[in-house]
Amino acid sequence: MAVNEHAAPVGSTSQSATSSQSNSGSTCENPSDFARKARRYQPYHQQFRVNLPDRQWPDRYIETAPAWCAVDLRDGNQALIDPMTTERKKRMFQLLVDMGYKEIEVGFPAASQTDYDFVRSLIEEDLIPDDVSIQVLVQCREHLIERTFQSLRGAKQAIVHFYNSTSTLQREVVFGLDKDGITDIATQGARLCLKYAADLTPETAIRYEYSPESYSGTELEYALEVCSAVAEVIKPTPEWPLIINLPATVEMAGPNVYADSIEWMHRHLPNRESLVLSVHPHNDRGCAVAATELAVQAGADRVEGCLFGNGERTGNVCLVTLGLNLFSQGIDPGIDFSDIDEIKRTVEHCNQLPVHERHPYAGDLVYTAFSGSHQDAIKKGLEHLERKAADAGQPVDDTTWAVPYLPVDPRDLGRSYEAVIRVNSQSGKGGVAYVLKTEYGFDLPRRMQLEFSHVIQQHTDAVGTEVSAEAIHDIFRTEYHPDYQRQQRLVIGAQSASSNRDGTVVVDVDVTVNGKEQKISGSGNGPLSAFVDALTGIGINIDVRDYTEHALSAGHTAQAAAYVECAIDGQTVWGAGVHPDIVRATMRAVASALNRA
Ligand SMILES: CC(=O)SCCNC(=O)CCNC(=O)[C@H](O)C(C)(C)COP(=O)(O)OP(=O)(O)OC[C@H]1O[C@@H](n2cnc3c(N)ncnc32)[C@H](O)[C@@H]1OP(=O)(O)O
Ligand SMILES: CC(C)C(=O)C(=O)O
Repeated sequence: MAVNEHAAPVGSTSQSATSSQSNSGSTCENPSDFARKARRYQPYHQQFRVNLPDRQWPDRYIETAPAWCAVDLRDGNQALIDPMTTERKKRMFQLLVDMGYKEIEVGFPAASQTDYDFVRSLIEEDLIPDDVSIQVLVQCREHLIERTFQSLRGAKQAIVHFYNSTSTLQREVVFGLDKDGITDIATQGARLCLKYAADLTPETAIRYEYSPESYSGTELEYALEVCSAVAEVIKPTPEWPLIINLPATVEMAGPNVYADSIEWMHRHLPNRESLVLSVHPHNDRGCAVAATELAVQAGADRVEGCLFGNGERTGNVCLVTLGLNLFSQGIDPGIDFSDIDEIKRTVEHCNQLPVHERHPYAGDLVYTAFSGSHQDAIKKGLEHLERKAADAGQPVDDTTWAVPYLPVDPRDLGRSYEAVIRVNSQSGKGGVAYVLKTEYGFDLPRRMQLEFSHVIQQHTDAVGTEVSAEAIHDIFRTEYHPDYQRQQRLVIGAQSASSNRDGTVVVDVDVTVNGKEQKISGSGNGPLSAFVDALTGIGINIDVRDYTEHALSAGHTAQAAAYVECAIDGQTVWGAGVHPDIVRATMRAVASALNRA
């Protein structure tokens, strides 16, 4: 991608003259039809410019959460195929309240009877907590403003959000008005709000929000002019501030450009201490989260958005991603995301739209690693964390999170580690071992992990799909468990072991070798070497290279798992045995290895 710093002269914040030059990025002699179509689109910097060479936002960090306003019930709802029913609206409202949102845009009550009735039901059924302000949207038109105020009667407090479009394009094609004409609509709207509010106050505490809608397509000086004109009518004070909301109604430029514009407005708006600077980013270029975060660095106090980014076209900025981005930086978002799956289920029900499997923090697959090296690193990271917690004598949940590939602990959001590692043909030994350990308690020695992962790899290559934890366990059993193995070369029957005074262990074992029952005995410095000695007596030569054992489960039903690595007929193989008696588990592990050799 080439960058041209001098593509447009810098020095003004106003709209540039429309460039007549071609802006095709193609250098082909014969561009394709599609490439030629790019010429229909004008770069943003040739239309609007922000002159802010001393911008401060790149060097700032977000240290506290902004004020949030959830607009799911308005901007989200107006973009749905089937707008929410009252039941779905109430569920969404309750969810937003439960999560901790204190400002909730609940609709456009003058637009439809459904919206009007919903606002009335919230008020009449006393569903609005005292610390929550409902917000309602209205155009700057008298009959709509009048009806909007009627809908609010009886509310303790409310934010009336009035707007009109200010962009160069809408001034021309929708309103056919010049800047003064558009400013008149806005200031008239402000005056009408004050007029109709008089009927409700003092019972209802009204605050105002003004949006120069399509701000992202508006020259900055003009946006400043119209916002200032509205503020002059409303006359806000620090105790009764006016919310100035600067929407990227359509996201037309990169997030840095939006941040520049917000910092410019933040610095130029008069009586700034009496204003709450709000942003309302849409996601047309897929950068709404970045744009919002940079805008907050640039001076925005408040953010409007929707859960999981529902909203017009590509959606509003996602409040879940924003909140959890803060959380993952150690900042309390002021919103409770501790049951992310319940939040997701409720939102899916209300919007009748699915949340994508890869949606940040909430998608079904976002804490899952299929690929081997990721699984290996996650497994090691989780084990390291446990050791760190134990060394510090504190619970893992209080220990600073640092696990490769997992930006947050899924358990903090109510998820389990169950789905963290899933196995398919991209997986390695670490993942397979993790599943066997976490789901079934088998802690395979490292070299055995490698051997078993080859077995699983053959399976996944053959089936081509994911293999579940249950299937991994089944394969493990068929491969290693003497009772399930295909080949039963050695079957162990009754057995006894005793120790001599000198520490020598003697074993007597009933075995079936290749279908023939026999009694064998041997001695050694432990049950394993005694059993190997007994097998040598009937011509089965086994060289034990490695041995480990561990308890499989707690309590009196405890089982022991034993693993042996044996060289048999020039081949090195692992075997595993499980039994409440460790001696028997060990012998079964040897039989398992022999059956596999
Ligand atoms: C970016 C956003 O999301 S803005 C919010 C958008 N949301 C919605 O529109 C959902 C709710 N809206 C509606 O249900 C309807 O549009 C209503 C009920 C509000 C109005 O309905 P109608 O008056 O029948 O139609 P419509 O919306 O097409 O009105 C357009 C007229 O309003 C004018 N207008 C549009 N927006 C505004 C505004 N904010 N302030 C003043 N006038 C406006 C237009 O210029 C146009 O005027 P014209 O009729 O003289 O050409
Ligand atoms: C009404 C305004 C804030 C809006 O929804 C938008 O510009 O997207």
